[in-house]
Amino acid sequence: MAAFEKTPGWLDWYANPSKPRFQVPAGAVDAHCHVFGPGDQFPFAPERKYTPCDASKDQLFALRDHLGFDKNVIVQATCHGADNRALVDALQAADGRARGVATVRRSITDEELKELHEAGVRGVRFNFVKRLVDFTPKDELMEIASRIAPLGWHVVIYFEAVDLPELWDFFTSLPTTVVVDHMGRPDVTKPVDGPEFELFVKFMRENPNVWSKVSCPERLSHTGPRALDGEQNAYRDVVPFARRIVETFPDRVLWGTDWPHPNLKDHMPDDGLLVDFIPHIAPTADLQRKLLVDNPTRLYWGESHVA
Ligand SMILES: O=C(O)c1cc(C(=O)O)oc(=O)c1
Repeated sequence: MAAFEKTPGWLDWYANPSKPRFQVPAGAVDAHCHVFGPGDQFPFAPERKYTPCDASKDQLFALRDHLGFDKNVIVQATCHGADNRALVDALQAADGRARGVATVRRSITDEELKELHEAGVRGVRFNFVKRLVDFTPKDELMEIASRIAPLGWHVVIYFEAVDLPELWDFFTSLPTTVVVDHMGRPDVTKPVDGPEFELFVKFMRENPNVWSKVSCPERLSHTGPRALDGEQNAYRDVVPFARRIVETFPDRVLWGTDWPHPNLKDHMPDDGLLVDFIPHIAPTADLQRKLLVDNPTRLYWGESHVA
């Protein structure tokens, strides 16, 4: 029996993903994915807002190989709070083929930061999505950012598009590279050249240290179609948003599966078909190589700042 009871209605990840038709370039990185537990080995955090199914490192590595990726960037999921043990365990088992983004509190010691670095952590995640986390004061986040900056780490931020104006000053004062999860969650029912998405484009244009993950069409899409049953044109309503970011900022974009897709309520995508989404948003081989190989390799496997 599982150690934890899943949140009612929880959808498990898609068990037998198709083989993608799109072949990712050699050295491709899935730059946004998670591990969940397993709960009996790595308990979920008491402060979590959801209880997921298990999604182990071995299952993640099997997916990586099946989809044709070379490496992973594993992002600490909110269900594990600031307990990074499952993440570190996965990084240590990955034989140099995974890097991590952790969640830390201001109480973390320099020694603990060094251990995370040695395990392969290269960033911290600040989450502003209210359904996922309780509020953390900005002075605490800024203190963490200034402590991780000398390590050469970056800050990953997750927020909803409507909250960008209020968070702007904080984000633009961060002293590191800043990576936005899932394009800042645009409302794709609004125009791609409307004021809301223009603000996000301006955020990236005016701040050359800001990168974006062009991930999660399955979360952002309203009209689909879903990445199921061999669909080769999934989530068409998200394409103009992601493509605009890829074409405007080709050297500052990352892509990830978001496996095992926490909190999806209406369907669970076939991850093979999610890979087939990539050429719609990065239509040339040059853009694909930057998105999948050059950018993540530079950010996560570049020069290390800790001896
Ligand atoms: O939108 C979400 O529910 C979500 C949750 C988490 C997490 O719980 O860490 O991570 C994500 O990338 C997305």
